[in-house]
Amino acid sequence: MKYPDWCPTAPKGCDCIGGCLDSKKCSCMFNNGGKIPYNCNGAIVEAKPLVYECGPSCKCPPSCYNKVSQHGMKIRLEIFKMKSRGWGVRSLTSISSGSFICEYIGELLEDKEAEKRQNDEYLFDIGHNFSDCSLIGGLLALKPVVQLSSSEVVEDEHFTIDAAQCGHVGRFINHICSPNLYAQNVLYDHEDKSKPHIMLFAAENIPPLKELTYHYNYFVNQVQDLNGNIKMKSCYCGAAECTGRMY
Ligand SMILES: C[S@@+](CC[C@H](N)C(=O)[O-])C[C@H]1O[C@@H](n2cnc3c(N)ncnc32)[C@H](O)[C@@H]1O
Repeated sequence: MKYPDWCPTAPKGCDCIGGCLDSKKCSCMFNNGGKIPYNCNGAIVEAKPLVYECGPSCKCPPSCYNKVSQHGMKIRLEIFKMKSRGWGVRSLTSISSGSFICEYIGELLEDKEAEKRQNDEYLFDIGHNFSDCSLIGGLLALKPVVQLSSSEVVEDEHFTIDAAQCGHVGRFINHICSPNLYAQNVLYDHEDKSKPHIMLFAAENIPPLKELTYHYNYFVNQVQDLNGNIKMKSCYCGAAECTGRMY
């Protein structure tokens, strides 16, 4: 990630020298509502508004089962070209439900700055609560089960990641109205809830070479330009539930 002039506050971290197996003693597990976000295979168990991974300030080892997405991509991905949606991404191998795919990496901008960008193709609004179950696709177990407490409510400043100039494979993942991935907010190296890492996870079992997609979470007639005019973008995902408009 490319951060602007901003000095993140490192979290205090947990004191679990021998690992975080005792979820009652681990402060990171406490932040996760006392539940372990990942299973022993590193698959996310359920979608949450925010996942707190153990991080560099924690005393647990790098092998801690609560450090998953920060270790980076494990699945071999391929970028391929389509007629309707430009470049897209697929996996060369099958993917099991809950697997970490990749982070949406780019330049972190204040929303006001992002609105001025000429190229809006690679903007991703962040820091919003994960509350729409329809984004989750087929992974029924991955439903948001935790209501945000007042201390978890995201502050009133909004940020956007722009992957146009600085990014990686995540910038090529397309929108589909019935997606097979979802975007999970994750914190591990700082405590600022308005600037979570955006980690993409599989929402269902995905066969090899099937396009990987997530819902961009736009609403029709709710995207405006700097002059307040409503912007429109056609959706070519071809899903049965698609209205033909991304926004
Ligand atoms: C983050 S980029 C995805 C990669 C892009 N296809 C490319 O070639 O670089 C987002 C852009 O891809 C295109 N796109 C993604 N999903 C689409 C869809 N369902 N229908 C039409 N265009 C789509 C739009 O132009 C959108 O602004």
